[in-house]
Amino acid sequence: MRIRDDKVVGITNCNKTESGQIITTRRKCLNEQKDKTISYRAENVIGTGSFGVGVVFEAKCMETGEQVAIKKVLQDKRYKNRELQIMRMLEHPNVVELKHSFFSTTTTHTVKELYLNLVLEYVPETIYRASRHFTKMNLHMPLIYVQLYTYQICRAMNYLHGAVGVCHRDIKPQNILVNTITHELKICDFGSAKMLVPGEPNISYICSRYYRAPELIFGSTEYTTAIDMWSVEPIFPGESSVDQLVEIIKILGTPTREEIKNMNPRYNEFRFPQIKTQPWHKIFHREVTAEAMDLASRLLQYSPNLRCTALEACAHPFFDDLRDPRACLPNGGPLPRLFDFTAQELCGASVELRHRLIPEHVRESVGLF
Ligand SMILES: Nc1ncnc2c1ncn2[C@@H]1O[C@H](COP(=O)(O)OP(=O)(O)OP(=O)(O)O)[C@@H](O)[C@H]1O
Repeated sequence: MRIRDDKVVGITNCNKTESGQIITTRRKCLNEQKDKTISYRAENVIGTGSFGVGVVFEAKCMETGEQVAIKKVLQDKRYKNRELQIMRMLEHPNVVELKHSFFSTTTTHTVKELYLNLVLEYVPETIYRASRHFTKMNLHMPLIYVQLYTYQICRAMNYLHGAVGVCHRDIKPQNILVNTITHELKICDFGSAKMLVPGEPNISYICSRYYRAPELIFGSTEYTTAIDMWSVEPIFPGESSVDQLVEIIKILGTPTREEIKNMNPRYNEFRFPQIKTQPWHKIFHREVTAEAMDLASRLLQYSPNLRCTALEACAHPFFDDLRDPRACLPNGGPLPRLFDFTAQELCGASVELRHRLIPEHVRESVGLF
């Protein structure tokens, strides 16, 4: 965990984020006497927030030529921005890097509004678009990519949950960035993320449909980081919360009283149609391997306390192909960094688990034994 050394200084006046517009701001660095001027040239818009309060645009840093993404969000002057507070603590190969942040103002019809700008490393694709590319061609994503992406999501979740104590609360393909050349993956959008404190309630109306853990659908306010692990395996389509639950029940069967208690001890409505559990091989298409189904079944557990943790997921046999010393990308290129775990990431892991996680051929370079 780290606290970034740059401080937000000054407020930049910029009314629009139009292509070609230059945004000039200042940055204070701890080991330098004077503030540095940094200018960004806005390029195209790459995302608009669903609540209409933000925009993400591609930009180029004029001083370094570096490509960045700037997420500009309306800032309520009464509060600190939680997304910024959390992002400043994060440093991991599978989490998008916050390079810098600054405030700017916009004046529309004499109303002056304050915006927070998060300057992020730019990653060209999302898992959403990458998987749509295969679906459009009537193809399944090749297994090696499914393994690489799922593994890196789990590694990021282990870092967030275990090392930092943050729950992302909006894991979905649109918030998972991927470089389709190196196949490095980065989690973005910490706009819903929160440090969960045991015993303190949290809102249950978070996380996007399809990816919502059943305890959220049951209205739990005492959920854990296990909600993110459910979202890693999103296979249930549904139009509303109720539909979503019906889809889940159709596959996992009706939850038992014990499972309902584990999801939300305050929930006392037990009238559900009695549906039997479906065997996993009937749910997935023929090419899905036994290991993949086993991992899915461990993630899609009603009881959050029985759901696989992120580190257990990383060690799962589904990822053994990645740990093979001969493993490489389909074009023969090297795999992205997968095993350079820090002591923080492996905190609490047994020697046996460490051995599973760090394959023998890289053990010397990692040195955590
Ligand atoms: N660092 C980045 N590099 C490239 N694209 C990015 C980056 N960060 C975000 N994006 C793109 O912008 C989109 C929106 O980003 P983000 O989810 O952080 O914003 P948001 O306002 O929270 O959006 P929403 O409300 O839809 O979740 C992402 O889905 C992604 O396509």
